[in-house]
Amino acid sequence: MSDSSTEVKVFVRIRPTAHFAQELIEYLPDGQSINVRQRRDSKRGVVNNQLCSWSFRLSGVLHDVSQEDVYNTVAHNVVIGALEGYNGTIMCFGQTGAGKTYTMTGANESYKQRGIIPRAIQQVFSEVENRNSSSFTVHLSYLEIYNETLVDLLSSVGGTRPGPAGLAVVEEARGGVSVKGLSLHPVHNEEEALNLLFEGEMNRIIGSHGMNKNSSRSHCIFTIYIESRSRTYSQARYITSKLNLVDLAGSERLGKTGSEGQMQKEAMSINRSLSFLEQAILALADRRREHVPFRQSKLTHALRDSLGGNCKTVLVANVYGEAAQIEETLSTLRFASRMKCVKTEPAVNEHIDPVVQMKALQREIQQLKQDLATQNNMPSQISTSSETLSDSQMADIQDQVQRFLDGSLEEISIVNMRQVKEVFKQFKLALQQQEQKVRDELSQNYSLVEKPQSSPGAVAAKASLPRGPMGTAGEMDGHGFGVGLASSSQKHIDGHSPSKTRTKKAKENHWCSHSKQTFYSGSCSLYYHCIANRSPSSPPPKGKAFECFKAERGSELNRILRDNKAVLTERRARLRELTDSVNATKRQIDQAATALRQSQEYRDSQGQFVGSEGEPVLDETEVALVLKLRDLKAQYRQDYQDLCGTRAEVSYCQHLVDQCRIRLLTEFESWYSESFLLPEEVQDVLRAGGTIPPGLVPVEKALALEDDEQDRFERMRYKMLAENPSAVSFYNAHFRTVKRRSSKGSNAGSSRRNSTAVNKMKLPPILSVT
Ligand SMILES: Nc1ncnc2c1ncn2[C@@H]1O[C@H](COP(=O)(O)OP(=O)(O)OP(=O)(O)O)[C@@H](O)[C@H]1O
Repeated sequence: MSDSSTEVKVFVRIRPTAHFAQELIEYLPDGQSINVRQRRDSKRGVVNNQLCSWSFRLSGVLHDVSQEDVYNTVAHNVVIGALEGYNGTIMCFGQTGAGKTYTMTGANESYKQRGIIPRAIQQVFSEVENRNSSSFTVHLSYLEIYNETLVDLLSSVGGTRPGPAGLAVVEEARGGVSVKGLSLHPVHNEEEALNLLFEGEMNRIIGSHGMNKNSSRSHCIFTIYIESRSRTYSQARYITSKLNLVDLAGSERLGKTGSEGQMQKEAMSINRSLSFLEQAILALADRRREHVPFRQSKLTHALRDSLGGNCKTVLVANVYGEAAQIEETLSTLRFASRMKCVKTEPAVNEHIDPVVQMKALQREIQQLKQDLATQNNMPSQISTSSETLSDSQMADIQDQVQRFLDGSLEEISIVNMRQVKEVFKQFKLALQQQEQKVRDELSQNYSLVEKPQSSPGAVAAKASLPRGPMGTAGEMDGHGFGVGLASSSQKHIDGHSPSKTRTKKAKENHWCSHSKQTFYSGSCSLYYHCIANRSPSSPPPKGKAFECFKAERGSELNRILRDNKAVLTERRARLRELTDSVNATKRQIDQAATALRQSQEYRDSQGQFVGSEGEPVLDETEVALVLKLRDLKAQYRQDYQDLCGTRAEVSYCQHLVDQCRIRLLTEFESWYSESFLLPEEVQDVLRAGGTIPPGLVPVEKALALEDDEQDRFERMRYKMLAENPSAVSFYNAHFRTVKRRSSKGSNAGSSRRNSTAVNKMKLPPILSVT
């Protein structure tokens, strides 16, 4: 082992329980030590009250600790390391039901209780955003090892399918390992990454047994791959890293869990692979052992570089602190303390991209040639140095450009052609960063809008709002105006919004009233007129449906929106005119004041100018200037007043436009749900131009329609936005996954799931109305 080797960090986390075995488990005040007592021979049923005691010293004991504190203690630094080029592995180990999945993934429906993986994703993207000097690319994969078979949990995403040979762990030339055939998905922001995580979670195999009703039946490795290249210096150098987040299946005693049949086979396979893991750890911890049996199982093989390679590795040993689980607790702690003796050699994964390097050299040659050619034509004060700029020179130029851009520097000092080039490069970079910032801000503001799929492998973010002709939801251009100019003909919309009608009528059990039938029939015929050749059983794309809605049902509201936008545009133009006029008047005032001052100074230097009676007088030019100044100031005051008034009008109009736009979208959503997400039988009747006989829609369905997915999502969004804006990506991704899941319906029971398996993601009880 070299000097750079470091011990694996090991933390123990205790699952909270009302029956904590205080007499058997003791934490010491150092926060790192834990003592465990066990009755001798209790295992063999011999009555013997003598206690044996064991003491374990680990990197930390996490008892009664929040998910956030666990993350900060266990994972924060590993993630920072990954962004700096160090591979990292965090894995959870322990008996079944001890809280490994809770620690690693957390509760998918609660932002506060999210686990290490979603928090790591959030940290990665927030760091990426803050590190402007480098550009990052992030990819993800999600591997499951089930009964010694490797499974790609993201193979359902973006049409990726494993090849006929399936997946296989392969050793790389540089000493690491990778999984051949495993799909890698590029992700550009937190929400895309969370979408993939939740998608993979849905595909995991879990089962229910006596100790955990959502027990993972497999080992799972979620990997974040990070590549970063410096924006400032040579792009040929780049660093990569891999962050493995491992949720191991739990060891179980069959007698305790009561697993039978398929679950029993799974449990035996899990126990076997964990025992191979223990053997590998034993060998790694023993410095005299030369051979480490990594290839005995898929798990140890896949984790080879996490256990014995150049990785920063952290283990969380999850234990269940009840007296009945004391033996399992002891065996988990023994594993943990052996793991603590394992050493790894973390090192930055630095690479040189030969193609980029060659291009850089070619550019340099070209540059030198140009410098030589222009040398003779350069003015004497600008020299053409052929020397490469040093890092500090480049940093200096970067600093000057920044200060020039923010206005604190008037001129950039340049002495040679290389610096000229570098200055242009820095300007280009600043422009790109600015563009990126604007793009990011836009995507944040409009995160509900469906985005085009950015790459074939990326997970598709499904539309949840309609798109305008330019691909935005409604009219998101920010040039709106107000709802305050509605005509009286619009009032029926106010009084009878579809959602109000729906709620009231459903409650009264008169959901299929005559007026409603007419409305639905009209809407559907319009829709089929507008969108030909679609399968009538599937809802239309929201973008097209939105166009239809604006043309018919929402036409009045849309007209008001348009009219008010026109008013806003006109007010804005007026505001611009007034601003120009006020500025122009101000300039004239300044000029006249200067002229007057100069004239007075000149007169003072020539002596006092007096009238016939000896009183001081002004000459004609000065009088004209004074009068001009007075008029200009009066005009300035008038225009400035107008300007303030118009500015207030613009902001009021903008407010009204925003309201109107929201109203249009809300009403569209209600109309869309009622028109196209109704039960199939109702749509059939409407499509045929018929009416709905009373009683066709069961009351429960009608009532359930009151509170559809969208309503719940909106409520959840508002609640969480008020509570914590940084939770938006998490809930968006969660909601999309739940939606996908419910729309897949029976697909949820994929062939990979065995009869006992249920899905790890707990879904709210959504009534499928599609
Ligand atoms: N620290 C904790 N705080 C609150 N609840 C917890 C905690 N740890 C575990 N739980 C709860 O205990 C139950 C079992 O946890 P979990 O599924 O994470 O166990 P596991 O170790 O992954 O089990 P298995 O190996 O069978 O998959 C879950 O309902 C989980 O929410």
